[in-house]
Amino acid sequence: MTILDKIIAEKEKEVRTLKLETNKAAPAHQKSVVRIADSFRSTETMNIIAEIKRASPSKGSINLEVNPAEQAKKYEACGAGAISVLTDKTFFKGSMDDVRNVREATDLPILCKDFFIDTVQIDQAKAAGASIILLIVAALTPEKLKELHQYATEQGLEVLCEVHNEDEMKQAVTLDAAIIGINNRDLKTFNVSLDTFGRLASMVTNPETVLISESGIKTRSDVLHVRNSGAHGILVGETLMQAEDLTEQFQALQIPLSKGDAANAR
Ligand SMILES: O=P(O)(O)OC[C@@H](O)[C@@H](O)c1c[nH]c2ccccc12
Repeated sequence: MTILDKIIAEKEKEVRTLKLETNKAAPAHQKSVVRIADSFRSTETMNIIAEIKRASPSKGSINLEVNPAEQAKKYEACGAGAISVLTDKTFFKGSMDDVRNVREATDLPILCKDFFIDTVQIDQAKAAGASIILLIVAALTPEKLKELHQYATEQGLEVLCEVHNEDEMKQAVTLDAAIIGINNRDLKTFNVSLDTFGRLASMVTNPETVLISESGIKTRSDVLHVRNSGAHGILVGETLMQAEDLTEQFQALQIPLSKGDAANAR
């Protein structure tokens, strides 16, 4: 049984409980938030989705003391384009309350980062104030992926469709996903390779698709590497959660987006 299988088994239990609890979904939040499918295509510097991540199965504790609202405000001040909030409790020590608290603290787009397998979780994320949800292709059947993608879109949410190999990328392309996240970390083995990004990004032909490189990004040269393979944005957790000087760390990662400026970027 891989870690992903374990997480999904746990989610199935959570969803059963959620369905009993959520007779009425809490009122959806009313803030109107920019859509990253648009905003990430109009910036001159690398878009950073900065993640609130207390712990992970691969790293253990990362930053257990974090105050999500304060961290989100710092990320915003540093120029983050969106905030990612890991809400899984069992494996990542997050919660939906983290999304609520971050929503109060900022008007930036919020990605609710969880293992979505049912529409009830999407209702919950929306009610908490998320504007983007994550759909991990490896965790869903093609039918479920399609159903949840359609449901989230109808709810006015954006979807970050996450892939890690060629088969999954084919599914994301078939779905015509507006935002595709290429996870450099294999969720089954935890191995990280930034080359995953370029290999899979080359399969995307629609110039409108926003491409996000996820996981394992630590340095400016990592960002240059994925930028040169077509990344519009990067999703960064650990490096930002553990930065001694957050402003400096952000500056290192915020390189110009056009390749023409590559020389200046170095
Ligand atoms: O902390 P990192 O290596 O910067 O990674 C962030 C993010 O990409 C990672 O948390 C992530 C990407 N996809 C996921 C799916 C589930 C849980 C976590 C993730």
